[in-house]
Amino acid sequence: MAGVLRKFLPIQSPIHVEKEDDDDKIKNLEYSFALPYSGPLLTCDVPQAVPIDFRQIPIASPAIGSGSLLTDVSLPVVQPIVKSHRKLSKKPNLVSDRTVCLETDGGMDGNGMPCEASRVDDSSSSLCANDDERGPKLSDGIQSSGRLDFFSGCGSSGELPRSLEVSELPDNGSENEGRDFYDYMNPANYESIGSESSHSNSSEIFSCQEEDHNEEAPGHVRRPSIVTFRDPESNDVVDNESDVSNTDSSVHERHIAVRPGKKGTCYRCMKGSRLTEKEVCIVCDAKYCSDCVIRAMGSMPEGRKCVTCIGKRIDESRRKTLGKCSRMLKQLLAVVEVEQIMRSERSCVANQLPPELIYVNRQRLSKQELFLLLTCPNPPKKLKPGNYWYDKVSGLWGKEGHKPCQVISPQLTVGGHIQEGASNGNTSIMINNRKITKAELIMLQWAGVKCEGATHLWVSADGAYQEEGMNNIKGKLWNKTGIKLICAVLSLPTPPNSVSPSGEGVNDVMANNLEQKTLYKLLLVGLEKSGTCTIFKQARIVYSVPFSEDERQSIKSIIQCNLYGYLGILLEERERFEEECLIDKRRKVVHRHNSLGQIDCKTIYSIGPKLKAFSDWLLQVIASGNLESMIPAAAREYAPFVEELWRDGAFQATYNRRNELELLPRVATYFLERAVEVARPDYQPSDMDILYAEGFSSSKGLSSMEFSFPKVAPDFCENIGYQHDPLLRYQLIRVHPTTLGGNCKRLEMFEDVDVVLFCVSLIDYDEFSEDKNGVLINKMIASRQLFERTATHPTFEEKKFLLILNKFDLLEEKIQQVPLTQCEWFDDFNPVIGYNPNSSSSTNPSLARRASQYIAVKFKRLFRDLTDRKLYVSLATGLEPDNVDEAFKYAREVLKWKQEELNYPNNELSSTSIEASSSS
Ligand SMILES: Nc1nc2c(ncn2[C@@H]2O[C@H](COP(=O)(O)OP(=O)(O)OP(=O)(O)O)[C@@H](O)[C@H]2O)c(=O)[nH]1
Ligand SMILES: [Mg+2]
Repeated sequence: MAGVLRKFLPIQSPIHVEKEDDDDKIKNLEYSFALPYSGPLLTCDVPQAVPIDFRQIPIASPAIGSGSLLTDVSLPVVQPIVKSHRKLSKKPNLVSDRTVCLETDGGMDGNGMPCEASRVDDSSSSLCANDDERGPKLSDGIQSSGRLDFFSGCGSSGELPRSLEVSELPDNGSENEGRDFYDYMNPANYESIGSESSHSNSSEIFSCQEEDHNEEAPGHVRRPSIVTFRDPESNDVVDNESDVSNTDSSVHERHIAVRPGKKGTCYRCMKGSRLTEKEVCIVCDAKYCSDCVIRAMGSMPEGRKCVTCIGKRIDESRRKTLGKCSRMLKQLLAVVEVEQIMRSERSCVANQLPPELIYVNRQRLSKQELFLLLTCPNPPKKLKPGNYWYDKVSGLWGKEGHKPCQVISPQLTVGGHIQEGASNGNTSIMINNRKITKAELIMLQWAGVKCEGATHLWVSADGAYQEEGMNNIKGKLWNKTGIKLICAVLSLPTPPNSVSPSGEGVNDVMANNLEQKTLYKLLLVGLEKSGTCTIFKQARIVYSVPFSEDERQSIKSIIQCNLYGYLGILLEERERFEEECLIDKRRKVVHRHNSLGQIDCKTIYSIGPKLKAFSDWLLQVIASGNLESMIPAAAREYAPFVEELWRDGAFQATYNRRNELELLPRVATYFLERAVEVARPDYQPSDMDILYAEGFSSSKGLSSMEFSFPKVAPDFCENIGYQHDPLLRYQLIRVHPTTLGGNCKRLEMFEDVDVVLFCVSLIDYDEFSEDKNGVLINKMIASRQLFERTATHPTFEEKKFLLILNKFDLLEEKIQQVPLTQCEWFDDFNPVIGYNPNSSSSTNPSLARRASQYIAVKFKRLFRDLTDRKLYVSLATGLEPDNVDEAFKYAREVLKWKQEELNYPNNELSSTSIEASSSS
């Protein structure tokens, strides 16, 4: 029987023995059955086997020693009681040759494995015989404090593991959410808390162990037993270059994991590629695939950290991601688990900002000050270690050497006194003892604040400003019309609840979101009527940036005014047609009777007295230039006249000849067809109406909106390796050329744009406009001049330029009638177009396409000559949503390449791909 049993039952050695002894022992082991006791009644106590909780067994504390200790296996170590069912015989490696020791006081098992799976006791292993089979689960549980716990419900999903239950989470439980932070920051608890928690975490982690000899945590040292050693001489400790450059670097060293495998592979299993989804350790940046993440990070008591990184400070560049769960964790874990981990990640002590790394007005913060700063009604957003300046009077807050980035609560007693050069301003204007930056000066000028000579302004928190020494408040900065928009354009902050005057053209999300460089900025500029406004509106529709109620109301007035304007043009032309008709009639009578006889004065263009009166009134209002002020109020009164007019035969006869009317814009037809509806007082403009509406512009010729591209799967054919990040935000600023001032001086206010989108109307080549001296100039030449001034403006020396050749649909029509050579700049355009009805348009491009390619090359050469840089070109019809989307996606690509160029300055590949995908 014993022999049979030996065959079926695995031998498990309770203690570690040398390999060669194992076989002999196994051979000699005998099995026997325990039978129920049936002997006489016992009077004495039978000794009972008491289960041992091995967590209670004292174990060795970590020793900090020199690197040489690591290899000294002869050191006495306390052997732990180990889990008995795994391969115990293999001698542990001391240091993996594949891995690099970065900081070795973390919780590693005897083989370099993070110890998340180590404390699986016999009971749990019997429930989950095979860890690998059941897949990664939090059930290998480490308690939130870093202690391990058993998860009896292994394999069950959706249930909160015991190790995650609130009652068992003294540090990070949901009922304690934020408590860690408050305890940590609370001045009363300074001594008691400090970094104790992280110590306890890591020391408890030391007690972990596990025996998966085949697995190791790459980037972390293998630990021979439960005792690990710190290697202070390790060269693998990498100092982080961070914002904290002049802060005390001794305070904090950052540790970066070294990837054991090839680029893009998982740090643990070394499988996968760049495209494999991975979770990143917020301390050491190690990246794990979905198969390894739970094993490497355990129950994540402090969020997404390798088990060895628990208790350590996070990589500050990852602070903004704290508490923001990745898709991978959501897929791997139950909702409650994810929520708990994210809560812990945000609130645990180890992840809080260290006050000693934050300087305000050149003074290091104390814990009280940091507490005050973070708990004030309007704290700095996404604060991270670094040097800041703070104007206590106005609440303006910024990074040392930079313009303000936020208006926080005023009058906080934090940091030292503000320095004159805190924001590195180079103007002669001071605000509250600080020399302001150029952007702030432009903002003041736009807001109408007088800034002459060396003005010193005092600005209070509510924006009230006065000149130094004059007890006289001149106005309130934050109440000025258009201030929010201009601040958004200049990347300057406004107070969180400042009023937004209507029609400023800036969505609120953006105004509140002006973190330093969190947005990519696109500047859209072009000659009058080139279509910038249409493209801006189209982008709002395509990227779902809704028009506010105020905007819709003002657009409604504009559309109704425009309608009356179109009607006025038609009515004026009707008079001319009527006149022509009467002259013709008279001529015929004279011709027939050879004398001036009586003629019938009625023609097909004649209208009745009622409509005539309306027509006279309207033409008079237009002539006096009062249309815009009259119509909104008179719309209700005159709506019935519009209806009557539209049904009138004479008006329809005029309308039918609209193609002869040069003054009537093409877009008029769109609204005239619906004149009756548009004239009604209850008319509500649709998005399409807004798109077609002429004259929609925002205050001071500036419009701004923030958007992001919709979350779509990357197009692998188009862009191998490109992953669209839906979190990337873009700010589109449209500026009217008349706002730029002489020599485009005001372009300087766009110093932080990333890409300039220059819009050219393709049909301008035969059109003329007056320049500022009243001289007629070809509009394409005028466009070229504006382009030259923009491209060579010092502000844009390093900027990327994308040329949008707009109105392609209109070019297709026009080029059939008017040759491109009408414009002197294009006099060598001489396309040879072979007519082959069977050939596709790609092999035989249309005349319009050839013309637009030719124009693109002209601009590219010009740009190259002017700047020695590459110009990107996109062809578009602004009224087509897809076209506009394409143009902006191209701008996004250009931005991406710009980034790559910065990372890899000599990247030839990127420039070739630019050429290849350029639409021109
Ligand atoms: N058919 C067609 N019309 C366009 C296109 N782009 C713009 N338009 C029309 O051209 C006219 C001028 O376009 P806007 O977008 O107002 O031009 P702008 O650059 O804002 O010029 P300003 O009015 O001076 O601000 C409008 O009537 C538009 O509807 C286009 O691609 N195709
Ligand atoms: Mg316009």
